[in-house]
Amino acid sequence: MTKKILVIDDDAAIRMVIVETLKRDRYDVREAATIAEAREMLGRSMPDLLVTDVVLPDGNGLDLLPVVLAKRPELPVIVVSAQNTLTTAIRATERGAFEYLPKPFDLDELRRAVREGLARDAGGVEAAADDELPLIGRSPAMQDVYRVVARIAPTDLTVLILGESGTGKELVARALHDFGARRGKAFVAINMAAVPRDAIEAELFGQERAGFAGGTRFPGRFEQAAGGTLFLDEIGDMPLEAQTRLLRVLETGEYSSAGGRLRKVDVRVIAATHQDLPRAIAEGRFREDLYYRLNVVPLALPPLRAREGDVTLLAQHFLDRASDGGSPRKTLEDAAGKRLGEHDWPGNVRELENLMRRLAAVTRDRTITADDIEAQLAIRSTEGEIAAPSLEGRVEAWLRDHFRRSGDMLPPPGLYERLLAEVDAAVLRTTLAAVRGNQLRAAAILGINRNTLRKRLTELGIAPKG
Ligand SMILES: Nc1ncnc2c1ncn2[C@@H]1O[C@H](COP(=O)(O)OP(=O)(O)OP(=O)(O)O)[C@@H](O)[C@H]1O
Repeated sequence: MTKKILVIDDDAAIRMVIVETLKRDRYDVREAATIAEAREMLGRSMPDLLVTDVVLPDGNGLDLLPVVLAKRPELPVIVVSAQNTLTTAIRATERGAFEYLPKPFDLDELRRAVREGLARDAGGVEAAADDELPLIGRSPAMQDVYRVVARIAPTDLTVLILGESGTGKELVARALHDFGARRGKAFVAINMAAVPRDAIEAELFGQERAGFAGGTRFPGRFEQAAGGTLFLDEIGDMPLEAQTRLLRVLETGEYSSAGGRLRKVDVRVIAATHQDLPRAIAEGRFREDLYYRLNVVPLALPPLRAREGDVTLLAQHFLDRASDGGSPRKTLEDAAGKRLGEHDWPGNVRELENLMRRLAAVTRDRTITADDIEAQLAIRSTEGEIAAPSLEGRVEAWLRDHFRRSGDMLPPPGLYERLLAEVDAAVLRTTLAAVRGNQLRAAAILGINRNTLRKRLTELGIAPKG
């Protein structure tokens, strides 16, 4: 029997294209331009699938969803919208839409969605939507991200977020938590690159130390995240032994915590990295089986330079945020927006955020010009070394962050030794890599005796190459 489809869109041109495309696919297609018209048609007979726009002259298309789904809970609904925000994507999914297509969309994609919609039973998902947008950007590249986020937020699937540094991996992990069933529970983040390698297992799974008054117990991050989400940032930096333990936990769903108690894991794991994990696997630095466990849903964040039109949107967002403290709101002149669009943004959104914060602070006028931008970008490139903090500054920042992340608990004892070993290992590894494993040259560059170098390499468990 010919399937019936109702298309609701107030834009006659778009409606015609949709209707004609679907008619060609031999569906029985009806159309409506307003909610009132749609209601009347739905009152007469229910279609097998509904395609609706969001903004209609007499209301919000999404408001129709609960009404029609109350009548036919399994009715597949495809929402098409030019309001290309994460909130729209989430709202559409939340109200039971089967698919959300941001405008402009590809007609083949619509045809695919219609085919899939008619072939399945619809199932509603619940998620909270917030008016405060967690992610800024309306580029097609970000639309793909929103659609995946909207689809997987309500699930408990493990997600691997990939993307260059500063692309918003942590923000997306948070959005997955905030829009999912675990919102309201803990969101615990741990950065593998910011914890000394030999302290990672204790950080994750806890530790018990004998001592005064029966010892101290450090609950691990898994325990802290119970019922909620655990965000493992820079997973590519996780040492192999910790990887093995994490894999076992993910496989068995339990682990023995501090004090040897067996605990069930009720945690959604979201991991992220800017590293090329297949390459890390090839180099023996990352476990292939763990990769497949984590990579259940891969979510790739596009670099800022690939997000057409988003740079100015984000720039204005950061300017507005800078004026939240009461200082006057600044805006970008058109040429300034254009100049921002030409920059390559190797540091992605974080680089843009820092630049806008500086511009908000240093410019006098309310309008930021292309020259202002040029001047700040020039400072950045010529003062690269000045902009990058000294090693001492970096260590300090790292430590402050480390203490902050430990929260009320202090890091496990032995920090000084762990730190020095960490620095030592980094110095030796990078120097050796720079001279392709030639220990004689490495020792000469470092200004230490070759035997001392060998001994230290053995102590630190760094395999000599060649
Ligand atoms: N789409 C976005 N909208 C608004 N702010 C964003 C967006 N993406 C990133 N940001 C902001 O940019 C900064 C960097 O984001 P975040 O820390 O999530 O990046 P990351 O990919 O985790 O970086 P790294 O790999 O260096 O840890 C944060 O201040 C974040 O709030």
